[in-house]
Amino acid sequence: MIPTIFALATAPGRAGVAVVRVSGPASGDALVALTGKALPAPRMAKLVRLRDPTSGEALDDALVLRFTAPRSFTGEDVVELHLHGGRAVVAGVVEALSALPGLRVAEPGEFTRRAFENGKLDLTEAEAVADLVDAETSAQRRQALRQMEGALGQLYDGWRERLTRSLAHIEADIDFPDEDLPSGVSDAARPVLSALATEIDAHLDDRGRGERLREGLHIAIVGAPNAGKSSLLNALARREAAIVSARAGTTRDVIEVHLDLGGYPVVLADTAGLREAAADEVEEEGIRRALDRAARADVKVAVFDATALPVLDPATVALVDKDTVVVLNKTDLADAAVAKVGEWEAVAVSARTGSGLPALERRLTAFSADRLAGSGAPALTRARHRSALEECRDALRRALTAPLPELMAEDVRLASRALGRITGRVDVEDLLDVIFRDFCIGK
Ligand SMILES: Nc1nc2c(ncn2[C@@H]2O[C@H](COP(=O)(O)OP(=O)(O)OP(=O)(O)O)[C@@H](O)[C@H]2O)c(=O)[nH]1
Ligand SMILES: [K+]
Ligand SMILES: [Mg+2]
Repeated sequence: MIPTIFALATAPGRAGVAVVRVSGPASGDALVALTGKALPAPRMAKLVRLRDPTSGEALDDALVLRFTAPRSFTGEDVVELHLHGGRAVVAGVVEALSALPGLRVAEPGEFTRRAFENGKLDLTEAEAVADLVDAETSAQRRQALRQMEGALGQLYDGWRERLTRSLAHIEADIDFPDEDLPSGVSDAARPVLSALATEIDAHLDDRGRGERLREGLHIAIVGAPNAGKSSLLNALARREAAIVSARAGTTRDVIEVHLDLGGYPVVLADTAGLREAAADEVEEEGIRRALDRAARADVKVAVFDATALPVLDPATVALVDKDTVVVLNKTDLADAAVAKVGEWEAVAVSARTGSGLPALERRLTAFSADRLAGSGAPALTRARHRSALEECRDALRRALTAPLPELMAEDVRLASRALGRITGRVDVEDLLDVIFRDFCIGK
């Protein structure tokens, strides 16, 4: 017998409403045990008193809702208890449910896993449920919703269907070699396979847009000590996240803040000031981390001190490239009529007065849009998908140069299998633990 699972589906802690979700064959019995009444009609909310079945003690007046298999999120019988969101209410209901036969607390992601196992969602849609719950900005929400609606799964399943048709042609060639089939049916498969390999390449060649949109664009602030990097981070974050002081070499660790720039998620990092003569080994390590972060960032903000012009810090100059926004800070102290740093157009700002910051935010938003905005096509959102697609594409390229139809067929089968693993159509048992482990309990 499949165990019936339950968990608090809303965030823990005090709240107006808390929802406890129950899924599995015993969920209807559990509701009867808690209410002492006959089951309400499916999909009709009903206000009822819940009592502890053992002690008879009143627990809450709750709104209950019942879904019958297979028409529910998990595809099983589901009961939702909409409780008053007090800790004691939730604890009382959870305790009463735990005492019922056949019920146990759900593991992280177990509701969504059951939905996948019952064919309610493919794997990309299940992953999108987790992304939607984690979405912090509107662009992230849009991407997760599209994927949850099946846009990505449909793309991959469509590719897989094309492979299945090609495979049928190639197999006909193998099975009936002497028949008078139009010369080399497997030759007809070649253009299809080649077009698909090209499409997959184009889908892969997206500078990691979908993955970046899930994680946030990494922007690193770099510059000489005291250029005002931490002051700038605080001004952009609108809180005192990093320590600011007149002492050169204040920042050592990389300090991260999460920003929402025009709907795009950004992880902005403040770093240690770059200089040759570090005061001690701690600062030296800070500089090493700063350079490392700069190397891995999608975008750099190179901060120069307007009061130091025309001298430019060489270590910062060395980091400027096409993915860098050059910023001239402390323009409240200097005559910054020229927003130029050497040859570069700079954004003139004052972290102290806030002048120029809206312009800097606009520049960074434009960078984010360029990196993260989609063309409308569904984006690849996970490393797991990327490696399966690469495997598929490589198998297709091998198929195209295979000397025998038998070998060609084998590679097409491998390519199809790689695609099937993304949506969960083929042997993914080994993947499920990894995928659903990232979910929180109650999802
Ligand atoms: N007048 C003025 N002072 C600023 C401005 N930005 C920063 N400062 C001052 O410059 C000093 C250094 O600022 P920080 O933000 O600590 O500089 P930093 O680049 O983070 O320095 P390190 O962490 O040591 O590398 C502090 O005294 C700030 O108050 C600005 O726009 N105008
Ligand atoms: K400082
Ligand atoms: Mg600092």
